[in-house]
Amino acid sequence: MKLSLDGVTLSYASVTVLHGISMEFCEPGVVGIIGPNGAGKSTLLRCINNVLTPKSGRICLDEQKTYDMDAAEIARNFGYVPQEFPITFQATVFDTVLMGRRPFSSWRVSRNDVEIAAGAVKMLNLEQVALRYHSELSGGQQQRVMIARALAQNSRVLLLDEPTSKLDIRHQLEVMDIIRALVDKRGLLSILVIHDLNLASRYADKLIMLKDGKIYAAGDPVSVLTQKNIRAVYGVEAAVVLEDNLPHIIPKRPV
Ligand SMILES: Nc1ncnc2c1ncn2[C@@H]1O[C@H](COP(=O)(O)OP(=O)(O)OP(=O)(O)O)[C@@H](O)[C@H]1O
Repeated sequence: MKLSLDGVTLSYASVTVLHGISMEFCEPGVVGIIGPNGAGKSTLLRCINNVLTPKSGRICLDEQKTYDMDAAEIARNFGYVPQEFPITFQATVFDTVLMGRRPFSSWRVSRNDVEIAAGAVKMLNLEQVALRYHSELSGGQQQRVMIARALAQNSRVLLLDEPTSKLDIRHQLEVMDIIRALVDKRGLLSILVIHDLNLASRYADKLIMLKDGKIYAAGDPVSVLTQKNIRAVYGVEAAVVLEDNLPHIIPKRPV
């Protein structure tokens, strides 16, 4: 599998928020997109997923332009969990997860679809609430439901916008472990936006650090999460301590 972005530039009205982003992923792995508020992280995910159309540049999956893919093809290739997920319809947790199978099924749900959805519900530890309505769940449970729905899609690329933002520390680790295990077992590429630099350091194979809509640094956590980069990109003085050969960030003060 090869996902490539070549000179992706995106504007909202006359304001350009992504400036010629180029990157290429040729192997499975966890890629963390980090950077301060407004740097363009969510916009970048939405371009990859074809929700937004870049003004220039192109995005290809295995040499096919995502721009040329129809909605079902996008959904079969890219699972996407946005930052916010207002669900306006009444559906149980199980039915919501089952909706992840839609790009693969006709109007009829197969036994295989049900089994895959049930597996995703179990994986995200949602069995206890499987028959509850989405509106009856806590924010963290809703977040896990949306991740389960994306997993049920069985897509090759999993795009997650702040997947741990509403989770307590135990569930943060559980969800990141699940993503890690899926990436390793199924050979997926997972690109996730993440604010927690320590989680990013622990789980990502590669980090892309954005600043003002441009790539400021890219590489493994040790090369990206340096005191110098954190100061330049976040305007924060931080101590960086190596623990198990991974950078551990201790923020000190704004500069
Ligand atoms: N629909 C929109 N219309 C106009 N401007 C937008 C829109 N969505 C985002 N922006 C602007 O684009 C820039 C990048 O936003 P984006 O949401 O991609 O940043 P981000 O890095 O994900 O931020 P955060 O960490 O706060 O979620 C910001 O300046 C934001 O105000």
